[in-house]
Amino acid sequence: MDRGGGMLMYYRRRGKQQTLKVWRSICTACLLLRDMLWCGTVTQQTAHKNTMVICVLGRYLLKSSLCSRSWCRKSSLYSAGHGFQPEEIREKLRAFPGGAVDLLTQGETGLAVLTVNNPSRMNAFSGAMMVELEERVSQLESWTQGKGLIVRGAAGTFCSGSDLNAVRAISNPQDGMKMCMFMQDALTRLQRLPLVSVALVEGRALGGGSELSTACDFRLMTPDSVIQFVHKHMGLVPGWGGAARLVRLVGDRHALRLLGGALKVDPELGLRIGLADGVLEEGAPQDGDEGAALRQAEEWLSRYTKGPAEVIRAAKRVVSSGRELPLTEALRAEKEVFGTVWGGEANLRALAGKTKHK
Ligand SMILES: CC[C@H](C(=O)O)C(=O)SCCNC(=O)CCNC(=O)[C@H](O)C(C)(C)COP(=O)(O)OP(=O)(O)OC[C@H]1O[C@@H](n2cnc3c(N)ncnc32)[C@H](O)[C@@H]1OP(=O)(O)O
Repeated sequence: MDRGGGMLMYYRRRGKQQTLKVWRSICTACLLLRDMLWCGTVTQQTAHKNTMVICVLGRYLLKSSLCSRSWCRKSSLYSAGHGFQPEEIREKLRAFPGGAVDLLTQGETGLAVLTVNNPSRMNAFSGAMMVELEERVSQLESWTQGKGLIVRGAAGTFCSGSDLNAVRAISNPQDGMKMCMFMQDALTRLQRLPLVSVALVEGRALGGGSELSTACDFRLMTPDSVIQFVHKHMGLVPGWGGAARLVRLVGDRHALRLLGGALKVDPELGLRIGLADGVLEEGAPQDGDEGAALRQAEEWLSRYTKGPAEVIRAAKRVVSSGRELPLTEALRAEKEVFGTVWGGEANLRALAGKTKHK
């Protein structure tokens, strides 16, 4: 990667402040050297040699800072330059109360269940629930023993998008953009969690609810469920990152059909286009047992999260970087993650035993 490319990548990922700090110290050192040359305290040759040292040192500082931090650390998509003031947006959203986003973490299994809980509104997201969603994502970012996450809706239905009462109140462009950036940021951080995530889609996943489902690694659907990007009927397009993720999930043509046609995706269509990864057995939930579908989802997810947390989390990290980064950067991110498990407890334990992969 050339110096310019390295700097650009560094700037993009690590934020203006840090980049400027490193550049400032490099410039200060060069100016100091220039003054020493002018007043004759150093020879031209020494000054030239030291300038090279400063540049090499500065490049090393940038590179080592870049390589020593995980690329997907909780960096926001947006900054103040984009008009993204998180605290101001949270205050505005909290003005629209109702419902909750509940989180249950199970220490012994390493699985967590996040429930969109606003059943009287078909689990529509009130403003306050958007803030709670971000808070739950922050909690999950700090849950170092986590391996898997199930995202579901209460009362047998997934989520019907934004609460239309709130949407009507923030329908001006400025507030709409702020809600858009807030939810894009929260759902991108959810997708990047080092947890294997599943959206358990029961009932309806509409609008923002369909977008929420795309922020999970997998989608399991109950037999009668529907995922529908209804945005066209609202005179909209996705705004929570759902379009960008949908193209990566099903390809541009299927994505265009789902958005342009506001098609109802049932489990059969979902499996066919790759939006759904599994259909729960007929009869879930049995006898009104709301937990049946959740138990099936937990059983399904446990197949992919059995094993040491550090290894499962590393697997999600290398897939995330492969999914999002250009090849060279993905390989470098993979190297970073590989370094965290190579010679680790699980690796050494496996080497000590006679592991046979029958
Ligand atoms: C970027 C995302 C985008 C945005 O933010 O702009 C959006 O997500 S916009 C919202 C997109 N979602 C919708 O348009 C869904 C609207 N709701 C429905 O289509 C239906 O309610 C349905 C199909 C989900 C369920 O229909 P059903 O007949 O089974 O039930 P009801 O319609 O009687 O609903 C029960 C109760 O829930 C209220 N409800 C449902 N969805 C919402 C919502 N999104 N916001 C607010 N309230 C909602 C509905 O009004 C009923 O309440 P009630 O007081 O009994 O009228």
